[in-house]
Amino acid sequence: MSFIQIENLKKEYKTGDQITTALKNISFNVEKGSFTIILGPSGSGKSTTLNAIGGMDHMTAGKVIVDSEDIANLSSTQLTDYRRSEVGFVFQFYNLIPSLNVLENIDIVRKMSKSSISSETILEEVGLAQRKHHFPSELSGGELQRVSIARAICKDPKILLCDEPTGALDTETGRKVLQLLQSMARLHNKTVVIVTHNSSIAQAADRIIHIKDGIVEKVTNNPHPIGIDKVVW
Ligand SMILES: Nc1ncnc2c1ncn2[C@@H]1O[C@H](COP(=O)(O)OP(=O)(O)OP(=O)(O)O)[C@@H](O)[C@H]1O
Repeated sequence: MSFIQIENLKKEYKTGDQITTALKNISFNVEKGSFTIILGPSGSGKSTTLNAIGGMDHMTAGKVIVDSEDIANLSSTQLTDYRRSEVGFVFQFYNLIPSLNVLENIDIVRKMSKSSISSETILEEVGLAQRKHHFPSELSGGELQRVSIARAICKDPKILLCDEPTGALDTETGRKVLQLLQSMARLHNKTVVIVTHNSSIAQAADRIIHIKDGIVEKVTNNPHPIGIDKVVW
């Protein structure tokens, strides 16, 4: 059984008397410890799908089964616990707290979780040990994204959900950030799911979910994914 199973997911947003159908019918699976990307044009439903896996939004219909449990059946306390301990989020804009330094930005999240990994260890992992006393305003875009990845993984989550994590970065910095995310799957057995517009990354993914107009257009499996360092942009 796959670690994440998305079954016939439907999502409608109601604004006044207007209904927007973001997801018409989405089904796909994600294997444990894999590196998966969700590709598709703007407005096709990628972020809505990622938010569904992250337990951030209620779906109109369908199932999100994670580790054999349909997260729609969780109580609100259990869902909070799921988001807090099982899922790490990385967004295009880093959402760091400007008045806290790097270490404090990570500590604030780590203390909410049950993880025993130290923030220092995590900072070593993302290559920012020398920057721990810097404030966000003193860091480059790539460094800021590495802090936000450190913040996501300090909880030792099973799943890492990344929404356009390189959207604000230049190609080479983006490549380093993707390399770090790929290593989370390859070396640490995290289940990594990335939403992106960048179809070049497909060569490095185990599975590519193509979404268009709220449906899964196709699912491609890649038996021999390459390292991000080998991807030709
Ligand atoms: N909170 C909301 N209220 C109303 N409509 C929404 C809401 N969030 C998303 N939508 C609509 O749902 C559809 C899918 O949005 P979603 O953000 O999932 O697409 P996306 O593929 O991630 O797009 P992009 O690549 O531009 O970020 C879009 O038509 C969007 O306008």
